[in-house]
Parts: sequence; C-alpha cells; structure tokens
Amino acid sequence: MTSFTKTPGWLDWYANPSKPRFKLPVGSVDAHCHVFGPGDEFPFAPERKYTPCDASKAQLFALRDHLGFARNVIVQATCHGADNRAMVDACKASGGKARGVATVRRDISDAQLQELHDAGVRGVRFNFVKRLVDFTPKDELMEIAGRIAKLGWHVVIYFEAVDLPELWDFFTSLPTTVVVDHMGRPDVTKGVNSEEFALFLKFMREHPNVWSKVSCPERLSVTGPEALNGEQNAYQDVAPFARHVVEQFPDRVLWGTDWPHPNLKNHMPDDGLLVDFIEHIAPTPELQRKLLVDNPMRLYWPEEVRG
Ligand SMILES: O=C(O)c1cc(C(=O)O)oc(=O)c1
Repeated sequence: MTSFTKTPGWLDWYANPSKPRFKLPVGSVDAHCHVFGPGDEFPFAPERKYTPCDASKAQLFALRDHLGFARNVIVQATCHGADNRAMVDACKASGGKARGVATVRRDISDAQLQELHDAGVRGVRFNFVKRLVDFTPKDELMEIAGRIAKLGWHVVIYFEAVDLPELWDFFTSLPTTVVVDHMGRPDVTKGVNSEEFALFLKFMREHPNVWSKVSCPERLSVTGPEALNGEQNAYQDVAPFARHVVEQFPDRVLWGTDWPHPNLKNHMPDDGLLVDFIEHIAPTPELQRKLLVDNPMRLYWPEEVRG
C-alpha cells in the first residue's frame, strides 16, 4: 500500500494497451516517458504540484516491449523535483536500453553530475510551465547549462506557446542542443497557420541547435477523437502541427509516448493507438526511421552511431 494519496481526479495509465497496428522500425526509441516512484521506494518531492499513481520501471519496460520499442529516454517528472533517484534507478536497471534527462539545481557537484552521466543521463530539463514548477531564476539555469554543456549533454525545455516571446532570448542563448517538449504546446484551435505557431517554426528554422518532440497529441487535442476503442484517426486537430514539424525538420524531431501521461484530465489514451498515430505525422518510412531511430540514437547513444 502506498502512503501517498493521489491528486483528486488523477487518471491512472491505461492498463492492457492494444498492440499497435503500425510496425515500428527496428531499434525505435520512446524518447519521452517517465517513471513515478513507486512512492514508497522513491518518495515524491515535497515541492511537487501533483501526486501521481505509481508507474514503476518494470511497468515501463513491459510497455516498451509490448509496443515494440527497443529503448527509452526517461525524463525526470516534476513530481520528483530534483531528486533523480527513481529515474536513475530505472536507467541503471535497463541494461543500457534507457538514457535519462535529469532535473538539477545549481548546488549539484561535479562528482554528482558525473554520477548521473555514468548512470545514463544525457540532458537536463528546464521547466517553465507554471502549473508544474516554481520559478527558477534564469541565471541559475544558464549556469547549469554551461556546466552540463561540458559533459556533452543537452537542455530539454518545457513551456507554453504563449510564453515563447518572453523566453526567446534565454532559449536562443543556451549553449547546447535544445530539445522542446511537445512542440512548445501550441494552442491547436488557432490553426497551423497561426502567428503563434509561425513563431515556433521560426525558432526552429533560425536556430539549428533546436529540436522538437512531436509528442503528446492526447494533451494538445481539443476535438479528438481520443485514442481509445480502436480509433485509427485519433487527434486529427494535432496531426497537421506535428506533421509540419516532422516534414520541415526531419533530422531534429523525436517522438515519445509520454507514458504514464501525467495530469491528463479527460481521458487516458491507449498507448498502442498512440503509436498508430505516428503514421499520420511521419508518413514515409524514411521520416519514420529518422524520427524513431536515427535522431534519438544520435542524441542519446552517439557512441553507437557510425560516421
Ligand atoms: O503537461 C504535463 O502535465 C506534464 C508534466 C510533466 C512532469 O510533471 O514532468 O511532464 C510532461 O511531459 C508533461
């Protein structure tokens, strides 16, 4: 029995997901997923903004195998704050099949950074979504970015589209590869030709060090239909956004399930059907291979990539 009480209304991850119809390329990477606790083993952080259900490494690895992925990139979830133990434990237990993205504070020592590196961490996450984290001063983040750059790591940024103008100067002065979570959370009701999305595309076009995860249609969608009950055309309002980014920047996109899908309010998607969504955003075998294999391998397992 866990000693934590979930946030009221919390939706647990979908049990018994379907087998995807879409056949993932060999060596595909789920490049955005999390572990939650288990809370009794790896307590959630006191400063967290939500308390989730447990989602263990064994459950993540079972999902990986069921869906047909070869590897995972485990991103530190905000409910664990800067306590990376659950994520690090999962990376170490994966037998080299998982790499990690950590959250660190400026007081982390060089030796601790090296320990994270040895466990498989290759990036840090800076979060600007106000419902998830308290504000961290930009000079602190820049100092961290300078230190992790020396390890060859990158910075993952999570923000809402409306905040991009204010964050632009900070983002464009980061000294590393910069990976945007969930396409910078566009408001899909504004349409793919909106000024807001144009700014995001400009951000990527003018800065070749910026990559994007084309993930989380279930989070961004307003009209669905939801990836449930065998739906093969889920999230039609999000697909044009993701497809646009994939086609414009085929060598700088990543895809992930976002399992166990923190903070969804309306529904919990069937992860098998989420995988089927990939064909709608990366319509050719070449785009699929880049999105799911070549790009994540280059970023997270460069030592295994020849040339
Ligand atoms: O939109 C979210 O609620 C969310 C939260 C987290 C996290 O708490 O780390 O991560 C995500 O990728 C998305």
